[in-house]
Amino acid sequence: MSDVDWSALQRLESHLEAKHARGGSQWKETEVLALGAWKYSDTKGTIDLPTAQQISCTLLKIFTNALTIVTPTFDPLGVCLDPFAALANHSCDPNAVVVMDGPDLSFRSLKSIAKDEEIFISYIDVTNPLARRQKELKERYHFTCACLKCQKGPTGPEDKFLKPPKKLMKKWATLVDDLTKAGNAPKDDPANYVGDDIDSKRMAVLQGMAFSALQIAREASDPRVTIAGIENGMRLCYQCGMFPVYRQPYAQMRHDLFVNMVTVGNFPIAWAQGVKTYFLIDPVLFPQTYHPVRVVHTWTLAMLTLYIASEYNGLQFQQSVGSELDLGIIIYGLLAEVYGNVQRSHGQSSSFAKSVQRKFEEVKVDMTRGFPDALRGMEGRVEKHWKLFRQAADWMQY
Ligand SMILES: C[S@@+](CC[C@H](N)C(=O)[O-])C[C@H]1O[C@@H](n2cnc3c(N)ncnc32)[C@H](O)[C@@H]1O
Repeated sequence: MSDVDWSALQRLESHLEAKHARGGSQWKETEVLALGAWKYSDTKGTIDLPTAQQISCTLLKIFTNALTIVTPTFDPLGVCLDPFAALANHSCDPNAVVVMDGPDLSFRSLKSIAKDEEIFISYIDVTNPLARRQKELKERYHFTCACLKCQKGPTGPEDKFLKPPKKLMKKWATLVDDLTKAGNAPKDDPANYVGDDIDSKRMAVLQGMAFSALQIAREASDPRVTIAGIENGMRLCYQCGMFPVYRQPYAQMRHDLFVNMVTVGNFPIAWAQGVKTYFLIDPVLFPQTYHPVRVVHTWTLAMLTLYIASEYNGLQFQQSVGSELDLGIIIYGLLAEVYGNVQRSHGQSSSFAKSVQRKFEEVKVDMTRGFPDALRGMEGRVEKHWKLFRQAADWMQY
């Protein structure tokens, strides 16, 4: 490492004292890792306290400041430490997002940012309810977020239930009470806090059950087991009648289900779930049409639709979904949307923007082969067809 990089690393925040004072499993893990790093360096003798502290401090600087390396479509690849990017503070309503493109890292704006205005990114999943965000930021980064969104309290869509907690159906209230009495409810966790009254506490238990269902499902190595676990969690969120489709962990479960359904080759179900996310979830969780996550989701749905139409028995799919639904118009409409937003989401010269442009051109060439007028009035046809396409968002019950 160069001297410049080393001194940049030394200036980064580690929260060493706070982590040490808190102790617990996080600190234990740091100590074990520090010892491991020292052993790996093949230094002779036994480790002394100042050396152990120095290694722990360096490791904690990495944990606090590293970014996840992702593909342009946000698939995780590893971690990196960029002392410049590490200067960005967090907001739950960020004005920028980090996008990576091979070795290039860029900050893309989500809002207009005035000269000298601070640039904020998000360190965590900001689509989670307030209490969960606050707990995660406190535990990992040692601060209490005071962004505008947090200051407003639990008033945003992330904290909305379909009904006030006291309107929870009797049978669900009884189920929660029975589980709690028998000691089988998830243990009290501030991340699930909803309120202090008995009804809110019941909702906190239900929310905890949903989050742990997702976590357990994710730990399975067989995608079929993961799917079964996610579906159980989704049924809980749906049947209790309290979770809007965009409330976490319900929305995340649907996205995980989409990915796992693609993995096992169940494309029709993946498609129907992807359509639900496209129409009912992403516009709420990512209001900017050019939000990179929303653009990537739309791109993935476009690619799945294209695959279904061209490779995967498109005719049979078409018959099963109703012959009025025109997959060609849907592919064109989704790709046009991605194409219109990708300059802002990823940057005109990014490899992702180039892939989008290439694919859109390819699709247009395919559509006009033998039918030179096939694209005439396409924008209007897409607009008309979208009402029919929107109905597919209601196919899946949960
Ligand atoms: C990646 S560093 C960001 C740069 C850091 N502020 C600095 O000057 O080195 C992460 C740390 O910055 C602080 N931080 C980030 N966002 C914050 C915020 N919104 N409010 C308070 N502290 C914040 C926390 O101490 C966090 O662990």
